[in-house]
Amino acid sequence: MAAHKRILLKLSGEALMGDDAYGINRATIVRIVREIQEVTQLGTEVAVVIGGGNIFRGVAGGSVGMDRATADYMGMLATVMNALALADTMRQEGMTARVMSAIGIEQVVEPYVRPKALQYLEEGKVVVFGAGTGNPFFTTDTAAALRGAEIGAEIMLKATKVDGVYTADPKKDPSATRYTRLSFDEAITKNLQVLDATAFALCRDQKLPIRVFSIFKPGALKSVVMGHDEGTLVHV
Ligand SMILES: Nc1ncnc2c1ncn2[C@@H]1O[C@H](COP(=O)(O)OP(=O)(O)O)[C@@H](O)[C@H]1O
Ligand SMILES: O=c1ccn([C@@H]2O[C@H](COP(=O)(O)OP(=O)(O)O)[C@@H](O)[C@H]2O)c(=O)[nH]1
Repeated sequence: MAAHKRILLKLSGEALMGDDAYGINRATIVRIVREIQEVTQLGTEVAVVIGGGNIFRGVAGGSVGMDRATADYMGMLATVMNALALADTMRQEGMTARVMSAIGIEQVVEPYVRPKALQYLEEGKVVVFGAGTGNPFFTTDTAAALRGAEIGAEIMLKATKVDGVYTADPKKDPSATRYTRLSFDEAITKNLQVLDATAFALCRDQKLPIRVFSIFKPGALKSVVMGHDEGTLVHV
């Protein structure tokens, strides 16, 4: 039995790369989609916010010297590409998905309209939110917090490269240890970088718990949705 009726899943763009250096790895996206499908089969309504870091990041190498806002709009467009790839893979796997964009590109995808998104979820369709918040200087983690709160998700699930929140960045500090759970206040005051402070603050204010877990661990998503103690829970 699923522990959650409606979830907001934040998928990192880099999760789609698999072992590639860039872009979308076919086997990886199929694996992720099948894991999402398993969760929908438990009866859980799933909304996804997808990142764009596998293609373009506003603050990364390719954007050196660029106007930050322009680079961020490019990053948002990258998330739309990922959203289209994800929804199309879902279609191939027999699921019904809808992409909604936070920036107007109507010829490509429909715009984000909250009641429409709620309707799709109630119909059992997976909704994939592209273009982040639609604003530069934000991240897709913040978009996940925002959309999660808007659609009344019970929890935000951050599927990422690390298997939880650590006392320090585990990629830089091998002695860092993983929390099983911690409060938003702790995450913010200790400046833990696994999510940006804006996303943490929004989730705290809206009382939207976050579970951080590894995208690389097969079955982890289902385990989280079943309410198991996977990764790290960040709570009020
Ligand atoms: N305290 C911490 N606990 C866990 N991960 C951390 C921490 N501080 C920094 N990180 C780093 O945060 C990264 C996840 O954040 P980010 O790169 O924004 O992921 P995503 O692309 O999934 O949004 C991890 O790869 C990890 O190296
Ligand atoms: O609300 C948003 C969400 C994303 N971005 C841009 O889109 C890029 C890709 O998103 P993100 O880095 O969050 O992707 P992820 O790390 O999850 O792959 C960011 O670097 C930003 O440049 C933005 O400007 N506003």
